[in-house]
Amino acid sequence: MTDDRARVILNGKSAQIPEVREAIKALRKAGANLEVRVTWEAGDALRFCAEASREGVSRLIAGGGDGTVNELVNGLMQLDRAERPALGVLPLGSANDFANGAGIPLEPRLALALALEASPRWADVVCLGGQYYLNMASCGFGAEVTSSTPKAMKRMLGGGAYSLMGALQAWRYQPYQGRLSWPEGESDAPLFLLAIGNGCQAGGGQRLAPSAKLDDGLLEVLIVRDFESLSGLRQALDELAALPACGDYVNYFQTTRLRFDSDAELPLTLDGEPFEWKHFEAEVLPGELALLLPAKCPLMSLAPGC
Ligand SMILES: Nc1ncnc2c1ncn2[C@@H]1O[C@H](COP(=O)(O)OP(=O)(O)OP(=O)(O)O)[C@@H](O)[C@H]1O
Ligand SMILES: [Mg+2]
Repeated sequence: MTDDRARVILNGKSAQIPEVREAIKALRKAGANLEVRVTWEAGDALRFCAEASREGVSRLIAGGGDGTVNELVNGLMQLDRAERPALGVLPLGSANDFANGAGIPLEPRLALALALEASPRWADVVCLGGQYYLNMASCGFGAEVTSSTPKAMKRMLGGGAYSLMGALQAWRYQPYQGRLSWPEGESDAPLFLLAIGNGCQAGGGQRLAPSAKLDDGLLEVLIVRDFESLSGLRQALDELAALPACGDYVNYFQTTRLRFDSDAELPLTLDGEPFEWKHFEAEVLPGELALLLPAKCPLMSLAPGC
């Protein structure tokens, strides 16, 4: 274990979980220099990043769901690159899509031990409409499911709630109109689903960008165009399984930036948090954050130490 100064930013919702208390107690007993700050409301985690950097914390651990990870990413991106502590994750949400995609253990003691021991590795961050995210932006079917699923239900059912809400919402789904453009192409067909991945999954386990890497300097884009008939739905599902670069309904490709323009607001979920934009540009910023990841993290193309 390193003697680096480490600090957990714990979402207040999860502050009294016995396993978290026990894990922190045990790791401190084993010699870890591990502090805790608890958030009361939105914005606290953002401020705690600046405080941690000022106070010489070198490992900052997001204790919460994807929304807490996202707040820390935004807080860290407000700091100069050299001033940013490395970021670890103690997954305590209901979906934990980033942690699950990255192979971070869900068991608190193992997740904390990993964040205390891992060698930091540089990862890309995405900037979209002035917001930063680490994992995925998604819109349409998957995004609505995530932002409208009641919190209590998410907690009760874990990832299962997303699929249930998804099935129900499919019946009253409206496609989105807008124009997408990227350096190599464009599309203005009605959208059923859009995912812009840095990580690989969103919406409680939906692997919308299965070949995404955090260190390749690229965005992974999945566009699913609206289908009007049952045979269209069948073909879209077949294409979703194969992810062609240029199918009738599905486009799956890598690029460095993607623009969206429309007359109507597009609801977009960034790392599990809901936003709406008529226009936005997503751009990948290579190697901005040092992450504390498992040695065999499936989202990294380079081995540790590279
Ligand atoms: N003490 C608190 N009580 C309630 N909400 C809080 C508290 N502190 C922060 N928040 C808010 O919690 C949200 C983030 O929740 P987070 O994503 O970590 O958990 P979750 O939504 O339950 O998990 P998941 O996104 O994985 O389903 C943010 O919007 C943040 O502002
Ligand atoms: Mg959340």
